[in-house]
Amino acid sequence: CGVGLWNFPVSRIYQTSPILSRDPLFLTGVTFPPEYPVYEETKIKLTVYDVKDKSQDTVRTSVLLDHREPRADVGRSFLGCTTFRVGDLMKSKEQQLTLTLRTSDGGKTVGTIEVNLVKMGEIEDEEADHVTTDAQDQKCALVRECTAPEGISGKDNLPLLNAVLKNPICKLYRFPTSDNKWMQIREQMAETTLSFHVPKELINLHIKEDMRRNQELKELGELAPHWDNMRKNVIAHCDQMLSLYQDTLAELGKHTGSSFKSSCNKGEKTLEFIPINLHLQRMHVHSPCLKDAVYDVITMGAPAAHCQGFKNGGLRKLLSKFEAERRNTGYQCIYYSPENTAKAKEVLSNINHLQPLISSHADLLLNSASQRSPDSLKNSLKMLSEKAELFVHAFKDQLVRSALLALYTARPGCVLKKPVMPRNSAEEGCDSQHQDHPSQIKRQDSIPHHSEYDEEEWDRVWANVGKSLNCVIAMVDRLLEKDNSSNIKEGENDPSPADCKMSHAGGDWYEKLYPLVITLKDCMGEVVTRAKQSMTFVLLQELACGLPQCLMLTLRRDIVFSQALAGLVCGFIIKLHTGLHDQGFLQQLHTVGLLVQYEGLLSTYSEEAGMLEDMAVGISDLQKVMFKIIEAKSDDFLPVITGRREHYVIEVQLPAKMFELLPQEIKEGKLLHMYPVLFNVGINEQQTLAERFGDTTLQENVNQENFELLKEYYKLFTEKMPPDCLPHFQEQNDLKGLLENLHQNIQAKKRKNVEIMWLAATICRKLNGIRFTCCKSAKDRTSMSVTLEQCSILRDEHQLHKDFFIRALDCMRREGCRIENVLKNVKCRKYAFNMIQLMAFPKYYRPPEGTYGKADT
Ligand SMILES: O=P(O)(O)O[C@H]1[C@H](O)[C@@H](O)[C@H](O)[C@H](O)[C@@H]1OP(=O)(O)O
Repeated sequence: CGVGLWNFPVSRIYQTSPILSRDPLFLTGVTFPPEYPVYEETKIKLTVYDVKDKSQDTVRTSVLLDHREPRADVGRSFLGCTTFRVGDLMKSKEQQLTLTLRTSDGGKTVGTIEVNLVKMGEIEDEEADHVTTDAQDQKCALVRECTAPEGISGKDNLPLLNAVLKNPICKLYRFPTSDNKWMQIREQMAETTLSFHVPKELINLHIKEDMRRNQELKELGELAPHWDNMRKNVIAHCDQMLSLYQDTLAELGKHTGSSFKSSCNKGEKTLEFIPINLHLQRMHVHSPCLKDAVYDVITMGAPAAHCQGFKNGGLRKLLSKFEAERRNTGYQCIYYSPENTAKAKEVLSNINHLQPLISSHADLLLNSASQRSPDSLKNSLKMLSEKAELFVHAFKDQLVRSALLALYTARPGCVLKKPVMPRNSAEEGCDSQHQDHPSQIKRQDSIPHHSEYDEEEWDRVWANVGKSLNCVIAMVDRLLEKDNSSNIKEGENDPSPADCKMSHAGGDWYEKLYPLVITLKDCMGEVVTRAKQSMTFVLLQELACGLPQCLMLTLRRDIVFSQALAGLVCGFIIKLHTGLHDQGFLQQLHTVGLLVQYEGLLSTYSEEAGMLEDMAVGISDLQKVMFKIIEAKSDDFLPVITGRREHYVIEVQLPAKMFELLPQEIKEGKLLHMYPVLFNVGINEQQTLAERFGDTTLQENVNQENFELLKEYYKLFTEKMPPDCLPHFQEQNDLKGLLENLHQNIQAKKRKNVEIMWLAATICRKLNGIRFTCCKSAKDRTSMSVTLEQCSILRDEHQLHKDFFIRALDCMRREGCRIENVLKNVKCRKYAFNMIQLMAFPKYYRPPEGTYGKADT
């Protein structure tokens, strides 16, 4: 049943308190828009209907009464009506009227209706489009929906948050506290531009990375036919894959409008990098005796590759299966372990980063020399030496050595083209005569014939960089020394103009240094060519061993990671804003890093098991992401992503005023670490099947592994944070207890043990972490879970009256932001659950009557 109002504009009708009894109490609210002409003499007519299905606006026609109401009533089950004057309500005692509800002919009394006047200013000073009240014993759950809610960032109206968060929805509730006062709750939900921004940035980086790799494969030099065919095949596949990424990026570039991907678009190929239904879910609590508090949860569909399907499982299974298969294809190509492949990528990335850097420092050195500036010469040399040292160390790896030999054997007839040789070899040593007169000297031979392969040759080539750097250093020292002593001489006796001329001409710094710098560059070039080719050869093996699965797996991993990263970046930015004035939090951020806790509600049965396998890898991959906070130089506050697969840095831009608030370490660009953990508990009927007839080990393993990660974070946290740093520090003992409790619950192997989720979430909040909740679509189960979490927090932390826990929960689920989320996704205000599914749900995860049903999702 429900209450219908007509004769004045009602944007929405809410029933907040269904009580299954013979004397039911219903609540609803209505707001008059400011421009609507309401005067004291305005008469309002209230008509009450029996509504069977509010969301579909269908009614129980069988009980239709014969009445003479206008057409608007046709098809509704009319119960009774009454009228009142606005002036009467305003002048009444306590601004409340109790009116008799009569049948349409004005005869029979069918019940009473109580009307309360609520001034909007009593709640908030904003425009609203409806109010819902629960008037039982004046204990109301009051809901207001804001058409133009206050910026989600609060009164500060922060520019960055406004750039990131879009289409906020806001609901206000008033719930009684255990001491019969009121608490006010502002529930907010917003989508984020990051849903598209992060994947686009990421795909762009993938394209650059893959283009470079494809180019390096082409530049691998001559290969024997077997390897050459292999390379051609790999390049063809890689080029194909590259165009796929390029097409996706182009498609995303065309996307305009909404900044979220709805659950209905899960299978949309062009949107596969975009997270599903990503939102910020915020609860702001204002209660009389306690401090205001804000609780954020990021809700999103489990990061998963829906377009690739789950027939063969998800990433967790696919990756280990692929690795096992790859090990057995050794007869076609050389097996390098995933660690070695990762190492090869790292070396390549170091080369690409360091070589131009050293080159530019070397040019600066020459520049300082030509200006004859001792200070700047010293500085340039310092920078050059530091980078060159890093460069030399980057190749100190057995993998380079072994890959060089492998590549050597893959050359046609094992003979190589002569590589570019340095003009001057550092082998010559640094004696001054040679430096002053660079000469053509004996050079390193090219990589020798097979039988002559000289394993130590690489060491020499590599050591030449160090030696040639030493020559540069020695020369700079000599020049500075000379300069110094001639200055002293000049000071002793005034030199004749002829002397000065002589000393300048004899000591032309630039000319002395130039050949040595060129030698250094040449030696570096030699190392780079060899190391690049050898590492590319390792990558060739990785790709060739598993074509095309290898590329498909990379794509799958990229897709899952992209979704996960979009969520993380959103969570990080929100967290940074809420914690910007909290010194403890900022210290934690740069000394320890942040915990990121994911609650998964996926079942370990059928397709969802595959989703969980994808999600587990995607979240674990986030461990390698680091954040850096930079000062925004323009109004474009969107984050910038740099790096390569497995090594991304997210640069979050803060407006100058906010940047100022940061500790020096963060301002100086310290990289901030993330510690993602995932705990999953399947709750629906599919999980029942998994428990009865299937397998729940995936969930058990994931929870156990992630518990270890959580423990490590906690250890780090207690080691690095001063005891009085966090507001919750006094709760350290509680935390220990909570961790122990979580451990026991994970071990307990209890069915649908939702306690795990509550404990993990509580630990996350106490550790200042970023909270996430995910199910397949983040629409139905996620909504049940976040509303339960919100009400549990109200009960445990804000003294929500215990009798109102369920009512508050039902109210939020019925009227709150999450039902709007469902509407946004599937254009229908119904959680997609049926009775059978709900019977399988843990008790507090079941939505109230009338809010669920079969909807086409
Ligand atoms: O938001 P979800 O809980 O992933 O939505 C599920 C719902 O839980 C389930 O009962 C229903 O049968 C659908 O599978 C929903 O998923 P959709 O992705 O179809 O919205």
